[in-house]
Amino acid sequence: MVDISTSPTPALISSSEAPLIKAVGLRKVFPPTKRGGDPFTAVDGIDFELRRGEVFGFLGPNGAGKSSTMRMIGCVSPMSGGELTILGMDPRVDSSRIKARLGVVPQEDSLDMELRVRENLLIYGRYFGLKRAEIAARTAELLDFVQLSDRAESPVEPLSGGMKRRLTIARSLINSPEILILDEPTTGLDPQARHVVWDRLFRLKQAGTTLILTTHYMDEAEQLCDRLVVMDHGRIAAEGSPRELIERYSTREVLEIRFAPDGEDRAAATEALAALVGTGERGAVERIEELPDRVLLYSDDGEASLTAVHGSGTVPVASLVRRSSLEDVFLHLTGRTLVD
Ligand SMILES: Nc1ncnc2c1ncn2[C@@H]1O[C@H](COP(=O)(O)OP(=O)(O)OP(=O)(O)O)[C@@H](O)[C@H]1O
Repeated sequence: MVDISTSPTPALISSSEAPLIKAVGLRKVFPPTKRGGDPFTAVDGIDFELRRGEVFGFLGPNGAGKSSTMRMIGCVSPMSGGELTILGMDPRVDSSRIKARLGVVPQEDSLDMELRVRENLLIYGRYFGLKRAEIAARTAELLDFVQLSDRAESPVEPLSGGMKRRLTIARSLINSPEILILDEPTTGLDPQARHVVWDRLFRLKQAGTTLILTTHYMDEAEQLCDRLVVMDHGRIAAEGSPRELIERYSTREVLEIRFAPDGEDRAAATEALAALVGTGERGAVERIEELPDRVLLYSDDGEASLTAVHGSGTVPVASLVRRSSLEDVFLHLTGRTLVD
């Protein structure tokens, strides 16, 4: 089994230990383009801490500022303001020393297509100044870990998207980094490939690897992250464990109902449903969100809410009771869905 642990004390999260990353009021402002316009603030003064052994996520829609934040942490994009400390160092003066101790999986794979699978890792290991024997051993272990040993001598170009992403993950681990940064590691992959990558990330988590990642997949964020921030328009809207966020910003259950496009009068239905809010009865609805294709009713007992909906004379064509998720948290905090 490959030693994929990046932490000297795997899975040990000590609040007394200094955080591996600390950001206070971190900002990224892009200058106006040559054609003019105003400077654009992509990251607008955010605070967060990453502790050893944890998986920390940035959840948010496209354009929220997640990649800009990851690129500042990866020391490939200069910060515009605030404070950022990575492994006790300042990226403005110590970027090379910081980079040597990080692993980075960028949003776009940047593999060398001219080289074979194994060579991609060997070259990267040399870049970090590792000894040849050490690189060879580590390469074999990592190819095994990402299930690419049988493709070691293949060129990179014909690999599937999922294989390329796994190779990028293997490459990011060649220097046994103390922090692994992943920017949307599963975006653009088909469901099966996504599952395989996700499974590898779970194994890294189990081995005590410190991960900081971005995603707009709520299920990934919910199951993988110990803590996460919800990011929107360059700001942090909320921070906590997935469970804490759901408890704080949503109800236990959600009743989703849909109407026939040309059936129920939506205005009348909306009025009838609104009357169910805060009635104090069992199944009482705490909050309603109207989306173009469905209405979401938040309560602690979805089945009882459905009975109340039927009692109100509203006739949905379909209904579904489910537990609240981070999507509901996001909707509550921003008024939008993550895929908007
Ligand atoms: N080099 C740049 N110059 C100007 N604006 C930029 C630049 N890079 C990013 N932006 C803008 O900054 C905002 C935040 O982008 P960023 O890539 O950080 O968001 P994101 O949350 O990672 O979204 P995505 O999932 O699309 O990558 C976006 O509006 C984007 O258009």
